[in-house]
This record gives sequence, C-alpha cells and structure tokens, in this order.
Amino acid sequence: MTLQLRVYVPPHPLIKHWLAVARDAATPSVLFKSAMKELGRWLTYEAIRDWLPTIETTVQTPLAECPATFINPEVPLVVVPILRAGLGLLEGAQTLLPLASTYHIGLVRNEETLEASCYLNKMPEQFNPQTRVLITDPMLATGGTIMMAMAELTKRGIDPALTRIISVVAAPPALQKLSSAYPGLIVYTAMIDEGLNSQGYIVPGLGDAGDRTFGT
Ligand SMILES: O=P(O)(O)OC[C@H]1O[C@H](OP(=O)(O)OP(=O)(O)O)[C@H](O)[C@@H]1O
Ligand SMILES: O=c1cc[nH]c(=O)[nH]1
Ligand SMILES: [Mg+2]
Repeated sequence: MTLQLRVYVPPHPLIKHWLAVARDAATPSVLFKSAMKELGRWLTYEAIRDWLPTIETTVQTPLAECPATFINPEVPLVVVPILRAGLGLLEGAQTLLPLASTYHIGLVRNEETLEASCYLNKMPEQFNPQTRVLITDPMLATGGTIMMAMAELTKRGIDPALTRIISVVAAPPALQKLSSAYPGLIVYTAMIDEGLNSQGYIVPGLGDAGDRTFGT
C-alpha cells in the first residue's frame, strides 16, 4: 500500500466562521487572537479523533457493569507550537489536551529569501517513539517552516504517522513538500488557498498571522 499525505478541511460551520473573522482585514488584534484560539480548539477536536490513544475496560455504573473507553494515560501526547503564530492555536488545543506536554519551537522566515531559521528549540534530544505529536502553525506557505519543524521532530524519533498538523490556511507549495517527504502525515486545515504572492504571502490568506495575533 502506498501512503499519501492526507489533508482534511473539516466542513464545520464554526471553523468557517472563525476563518472568516480571521481573514477580514478589519478584524482587530484582540478578536483575531480569539479567532485563532477557536480555530485551534475546533481543528484540534477534528484532528485528534483517530489520534488520541484509548484503552478499553469496564466500569460499574450504579446499576450494572458496562464496557468503557478511557484515554490511555501511558501514551505520551505532545503539542508543538511553531512560534510565534502557532501560539494562538495552542491556547485552543490545550483546552482539549490539558495533559499534553508542550515543546516550543521558534522559527522565523527571512522576509527576502523566505528561508526559515530556528531561534528556539525546547525539544528533548530523543522522544519516546510512541509519542503522538500535534503541531500548531496557522500558515503553511512555502513550506520551509513546517519542513524544518518536521525535520527536528523526526530526527528525535517522532513517527510522522503519529503526527498531526493543524493549520488555518494551507497553500499548495507547502502541501507538496510535505507530501513528498512525509506521505503518512495528516494535516487538518480550515482552508486550502490558491497560492502565494511574490512576497511569499498566501493569497487570499489572512496576512501575517504572527503580527495580527500579537498586534505587532
Ligand atoms: O511556509 P513558510 O513560507 O515557511 O511560512 C509559514 C510561516 O510564516 C509565518 O511565520 P513567520 O516567519 O512570519 O514568524 P511569526 O510566526 O513569528 O510571525 C507563519 O506563522 C509560519 O510559521
Ligand atoms: O501568508 C502568510 C505566509 C506566511 N506567514 C504568514 O503569516 N502569512
Ligand atoms: Mg509572521
């Protein structure tokens, strides 16, 4: 069986609503931040349905014993926000994954060359190979940033098949790069946009997600 990158665009009205709020150039930073939090929450809800490890057991209700499914506390769960903009989605993700560990990675694109570089990496040298990873980054544009984050994770033992990415707007160049390098990976995004302009911004996109989240 040949694995392929899977990209889901969940058809949820709350995701569409908060995407529209985030896209609107008139949305002030305080509301943009709320939109990122809500998108983080709903995209995480969609992304973890086949990712959260469970254990089957039984519980005794007041009336009878019955089958029960719990989240398996022994499998490590990790959220990796790509700074800065990924922090906006992290807040929403954490409401659903309160026990997950958070490993920050700070990546920034050079505005001229569009090449990503790393200024912060709080990951351990090696992860448990069973670790489930959820990466948060609202913008997948040229793909340089997400590819660098994936390289840092996989060289530390993370299995791409146990990894999910949530993004708000994804562009074809990033999806093509991920597809060639990590065919088992799954991406959840609010929208796939047409492409990039000459400055590497996604069109129609939503502008600079980091600047709009933090009011800079
Ligand atoms: O796919 P790429 O072409 O690499 O671009 C995507 C990256 O660009 C933005 O980060 P930015 O460099 O603006 O940093 P910031 O989040 O601190 O604003 C965005 O948050 C992504 O991480
Ligand atoms: O459109 C884009 C592309 C990269 N990073 C952003 O914040 N926005
Ligand atoms: Mg930015």
